[in-house]
Amino acid sequence: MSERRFRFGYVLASKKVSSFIQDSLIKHAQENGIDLVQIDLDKPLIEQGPFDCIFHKLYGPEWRKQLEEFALQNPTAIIVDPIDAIEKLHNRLTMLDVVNELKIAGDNETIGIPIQIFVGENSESLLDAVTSQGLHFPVIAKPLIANGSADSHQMSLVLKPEGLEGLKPPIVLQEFVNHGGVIFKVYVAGEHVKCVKRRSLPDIPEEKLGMLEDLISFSQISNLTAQDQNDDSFAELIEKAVMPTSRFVTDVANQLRDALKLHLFNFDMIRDEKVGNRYLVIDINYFPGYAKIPNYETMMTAFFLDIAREQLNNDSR
Ligand SMILES: O=P(O)(O)O[C@@H]1[C@@H](OP(=O)(O)O)[C@H](OP(=O)(O)O)[C@H](O)[C@H](OP(=O)(O)O)[C@H]1OP(=O)(O)O
Ligand SMILES: Nc1ncnc2c1ncn2[C@@H]1O[C@H](COP(=O)(O)OP(=O)(O)O)[C@@H](O)[C@H]1O
Ligand SMILES: [Mg+2]
Ligand SMILES: [Mg+2]
Repeated sequence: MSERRFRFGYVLASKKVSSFIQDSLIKHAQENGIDLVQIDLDKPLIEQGPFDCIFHKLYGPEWRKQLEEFALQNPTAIIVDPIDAIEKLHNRLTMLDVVNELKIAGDNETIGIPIQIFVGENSESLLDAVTSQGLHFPVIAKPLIANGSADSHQMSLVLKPEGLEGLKPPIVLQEFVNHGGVIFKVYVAGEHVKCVKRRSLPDIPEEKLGMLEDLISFSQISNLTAQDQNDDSFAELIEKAVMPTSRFVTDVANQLRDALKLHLFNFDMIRDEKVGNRYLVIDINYFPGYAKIPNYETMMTAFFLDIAREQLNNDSR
């Protein structure tokens, strides 16, 4: 690219700054002409420019106002990503709507979502809601709101009708699908896509259902410590799991990126044990933990360079 350097501002929670803005990323980006600059939330954003791009994972009316004002005054700056598009992922019911619109070519794999229903605070009979929608036990109860809080990751596995009594709506009730205990996490940064395998909930064989509790609570199972992930039996399970083809993964990622109008996200995908090549998207996360990907610096810098190229085109208009 040209001699021009690019200034990319970022706003992230401090935990995310520590995990994502590593020296190796700053250096790699810098060597490629991109300076990563932390935006100071104690000062007005418009006084801290110029920025060619701003990327962020922060919510709330004050930040929205600052960003809108900045965008008005700097129409060529690229905002990764628009707050409205990000906020669509904050509701677990609507987050998966776009998956049903995907048109995956090829005849091997198919994509969809598990059967799910919404249960509001005033819903009368949970059991009626479950049976009328064709849901079968076990089901997973997920908090409706997925806003990054600890509560929003608090899930319950409901194994029997009696377990429904322990739930706290508003929630989404989703069919639990046996998937071999391994989840595929697909990280997307613009056109750059990386699929990894992670530990998930184990299968629940039908004959074991009667022996289990009514309700089991859990949180962030795929995010266990490295030590847990290294447990021998899980390591073997993960190693043996066959990855979906990269053509399929890329196709789903590209279509989701267009439909969601987002550059930075990941999605969790499971393979239905009963149907072999049927994949189900169960979760989509904005600006996930990219630093967990080996060599994430290379992937992210390649993405930054794509944005820089877009910015160069803006310059020449
Ligand atoms: O912190 P990390 O690296 O585990 O990343 C979290 C993600 O983990 P993943 O990359 O999918 O393994 C995590 O993904 P999951 O929901 O666990 O699938 C979320 O994206 C989480 O953000 P938030 O709490 O929903 O706002 C992400 O947390 P934040 O870093 O944004 O707080
Ligand atoms: N429909 C489902 N069938 C089977 N397992 C599921 C299903 N939905 C979620 N899980 C398991 O629960 C975990 C957490 O659910 P997820 O929707 O990804 O919430 P979070 O946003 O907290 O990551 C997943 O990583 C997966 O292991
Ligand atoms: Mg998840
Ligand atoms: Mg999530």
